[in-house]
Amino acid sequence: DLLLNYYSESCPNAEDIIKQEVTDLYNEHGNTAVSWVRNLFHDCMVKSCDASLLLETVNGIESEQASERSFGMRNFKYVSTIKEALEKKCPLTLGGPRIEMKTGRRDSKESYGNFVEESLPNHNDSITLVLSRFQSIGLDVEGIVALLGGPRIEMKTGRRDSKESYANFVEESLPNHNDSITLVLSRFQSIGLDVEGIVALLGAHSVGRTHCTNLVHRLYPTVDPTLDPQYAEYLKGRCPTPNPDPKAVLYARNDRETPMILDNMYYKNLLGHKGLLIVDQQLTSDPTTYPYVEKFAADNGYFQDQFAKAVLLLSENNPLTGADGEIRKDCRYANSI
Ligand code: HEM
Ligand SMILES: [Ca+2]
Ligand SMILES: [Ca+2]
Repeated sequence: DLLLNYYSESCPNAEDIIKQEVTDLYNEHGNTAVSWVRNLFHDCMVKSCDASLLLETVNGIESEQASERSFGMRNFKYVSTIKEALEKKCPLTLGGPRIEMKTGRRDSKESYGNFVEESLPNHNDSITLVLSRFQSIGLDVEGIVALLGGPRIEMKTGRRDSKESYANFVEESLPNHNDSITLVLSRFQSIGLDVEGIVALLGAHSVGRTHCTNLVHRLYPTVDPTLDPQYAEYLKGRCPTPNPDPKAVLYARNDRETPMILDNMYYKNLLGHKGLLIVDQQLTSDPTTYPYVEKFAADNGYFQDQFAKAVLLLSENNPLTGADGEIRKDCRYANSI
């Protein structure tokens, strides 16, 4: 099962090491924090919080990162930075239970010199024997939401990694930016979130950015009438043409007021008709979601409590535990590769 402080015996410093790395990365590139929040969503919604998202395209495996839905995701390379720090610093001497051993073994007649290297790991082999790669993301989000001014969320650890990529499930698991509110709600309800939790979770769009390709249909040829006209003018300045080159780094911030703080400004923006994506703005037009938009807009503390609850629920979607899945040696590839 997932536990609080799962590695307390096998690697007591694991969580501190990860938190330190995450904080260092945040201080260097604040937007790494933002990416981990989105990573949690894109991994956990697709089957399980099992790092399936981290697998790269290789040997006929198609990465989930290649999906249209993953457009704009960034900073994957820093997962390795965190992983390397763990390998370097985490003591290989593992704590564990007291084990009562049987005796009566006899001695071999020969030496097995040839088998030593293939049998014994080397001093620089990976600590991933004990640590699930995706812990880094799970723990990242815990610390990172706090770095971003959001609530501190105590997360359980002990998730194991998937053996495969679920690229085929990405589109049916993750809503699209222009999907109907009914579809959005049903996707999240399928992992056990209620309407209030869903509205809270979308508050993650209080940080980060959206590329023009995801926006221009609300600006051209005519401006979406649910968008504040002045705000639309601003967005047109950010996205000056109806057909932006998808490779160009043209984007608008999700929350122009407090772009790097995970706060309830998102809901205030929605009430001011400044929702960026169609799925965002729809939260104000649906009678089941609207009351929560108002409630969160009025009370940041209340929003943070609901956000924390919803993130916890998301982070515990269908985890691989026990003998399920595996512990990847390299988080980018299944061990069988
Ligand atoms: C209906 C559900 C959702 C849809 C359709 C959606 C869609 C999107 C899109 C299209 C972007 C912009 C990507 C780009 O152009 O670069 C984005 C960004 C983002 N999303 Fe969502 N999202 C949803 C829910 C969530 C949830 C539940 C979370 C986290 C709990 C989340 C976290 C983020 C973050 C942090 C960003 C900014 C990423 C960055 O700046 O690198 N989203 N989302
Ligand atoms: Ca997954
Ligand atoms: Ca904000």
